[in-house]
Amino acid sequence: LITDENEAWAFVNRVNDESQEVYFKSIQASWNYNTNLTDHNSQLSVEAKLVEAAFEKEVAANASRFNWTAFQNETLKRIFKKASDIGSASLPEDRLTKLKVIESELERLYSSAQLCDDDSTCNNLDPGLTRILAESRDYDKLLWAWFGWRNVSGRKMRNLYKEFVNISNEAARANGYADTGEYWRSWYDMDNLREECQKLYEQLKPLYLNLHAYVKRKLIDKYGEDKFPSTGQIPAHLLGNMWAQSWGNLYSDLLQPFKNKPSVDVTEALKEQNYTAQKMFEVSEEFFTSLGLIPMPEEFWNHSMIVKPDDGRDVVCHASAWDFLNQKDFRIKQCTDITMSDLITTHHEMGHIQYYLQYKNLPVVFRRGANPGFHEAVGDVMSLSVSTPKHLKEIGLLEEVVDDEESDINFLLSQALKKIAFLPFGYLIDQWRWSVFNGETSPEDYNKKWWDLRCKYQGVSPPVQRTEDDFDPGAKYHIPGNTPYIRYFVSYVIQFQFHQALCEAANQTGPLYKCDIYNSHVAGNKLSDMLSLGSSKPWAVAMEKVTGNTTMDAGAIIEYFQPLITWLEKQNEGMDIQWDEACPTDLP
Ligand SMILES: C[C@H](NC(=O)O)C(=O)O
Ligand SMILES: [Zn+2]
Repeated sequence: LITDENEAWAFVNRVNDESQEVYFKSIQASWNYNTNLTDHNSQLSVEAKLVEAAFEKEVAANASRFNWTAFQNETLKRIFKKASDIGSASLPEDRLTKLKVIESELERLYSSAQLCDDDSTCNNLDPGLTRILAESRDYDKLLWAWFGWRNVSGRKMRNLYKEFVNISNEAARANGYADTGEYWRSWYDMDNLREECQKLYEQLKPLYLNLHAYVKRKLIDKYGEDKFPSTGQIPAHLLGNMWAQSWGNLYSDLLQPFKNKPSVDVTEALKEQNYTAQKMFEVSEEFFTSLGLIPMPEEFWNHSMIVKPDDGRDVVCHASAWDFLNQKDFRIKQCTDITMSDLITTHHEMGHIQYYLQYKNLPVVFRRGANPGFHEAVGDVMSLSVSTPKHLKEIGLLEEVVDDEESDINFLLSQALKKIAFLPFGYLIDQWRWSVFNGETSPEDYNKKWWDLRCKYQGVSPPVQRTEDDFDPGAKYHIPGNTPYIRYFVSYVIQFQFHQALCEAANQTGPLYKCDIYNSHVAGNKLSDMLSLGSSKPWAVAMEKVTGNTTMDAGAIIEYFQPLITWLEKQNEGMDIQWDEACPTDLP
């Protein structure tokens, strides 16, 4: 085995340059497919992925000629370690082809699915069905959309997904992991990720239970007690979102605690001011550059897809940010709707692009988040400042800001409907998937396990009986899209740690929930010092760079919501805020 580290650096530098070409071609082909879901583009994308895999296989084989585990230089060793862990590229070509074709089919099934009503008006998920779930307050109309979406999406995926699981596990085992779940968890460099997440969830559960109880009471007022199961869960189609993962759409008419105060939902203002997707993106970029962070490059504006094409093409509308790994091309693909929710999503996706820009000169293997949760947190940290009434007023989206206790509770509740409501959902998706990958959940229990977790953790139940002819996990993008999910749970905790640290750096001395780091280059520099590390250091080092601590900690999110916790506890005094672990059995 070669022990000369200079020779190793020469190998690494050559491979790094070659890999940029190979990855660019593969990502370009994938972009072409995602923005035009045709057979032809699917085939080209699969072919390019096979070329990429062959390249990675060759690199790993060459890397194994070096005695890299014995290298002195930590960075060199880390590069070799990452270059050797090649995921599904380790599969024989026929199995890899099968896997990539299945992934391509699942993606297309989800993104092209549409639900037609009896007078043949057809709706995709975006924007049609999403708008119905957000805006309708008609129990039966909501049920039609919720049930219909699952029939045209998840229900069609069960066998494909079963096959996907098998081949994905073959790859994981070829790389020395027990199953795909263990491979995915390895990206966090911790042997206790599951336990850490469970601990965080337990710490945040009391706040979730109090929010759930408050929202359930308001929904019972609206829809009637008879619509709610005796087991205590909330029917899944009533929460303003196709997966009940974010409840903000119920705020203005159903949940705002103090009606006589200005609303904090600026969707109406965005429409009145004729906001366009372009304008939303420019407002988002301006927040980043106000911190001294990097503006979006020319190629970003020229090649992104920020509105759903109206030429009949099927596209993947689920928003995503793309790094073409050529240090030049960075894009967002998003079917932007003019809503507050999409203004937040725009910041979320632009946070990914900022991370890409900050680490674009690192070796390709280090162009990743410190861990996947970091990548999901960047944009959301910006949104924690942007969504404050003070900031929304500053950018002209709110007329007036009333600074009193009741208005603070209004604001904190609207934030909790996004950030707290999400936590059990963010936690349970990969509990389901890890149990599928490790064999605890067999195909005949796919749907049962999904709803057991939803009823237990989220306190949400299906409005109608579900069976194993259904495949409700497939109705959520990240399952057919094969995007791991625990990263969002991690992000929703650590983004408040980052927010707390950047607010301190920006000399924001008031309560955490009022902080706006706008225009603070000190905060911006602290953040970019971390972002520019990419995945070149263990994530604890990156965490310490921003917060001074090295662990995930729920203290910041609890500090942020403390006034609301006190208020909700008073609202729920003397009431039973629990629900049964099991789902209702007497469903229609
Ligand atoms: C929270 C997660 N965000 C994302 O995919 O960007 C979702 O939408 O389910
Ligand atoms: Zn994201």
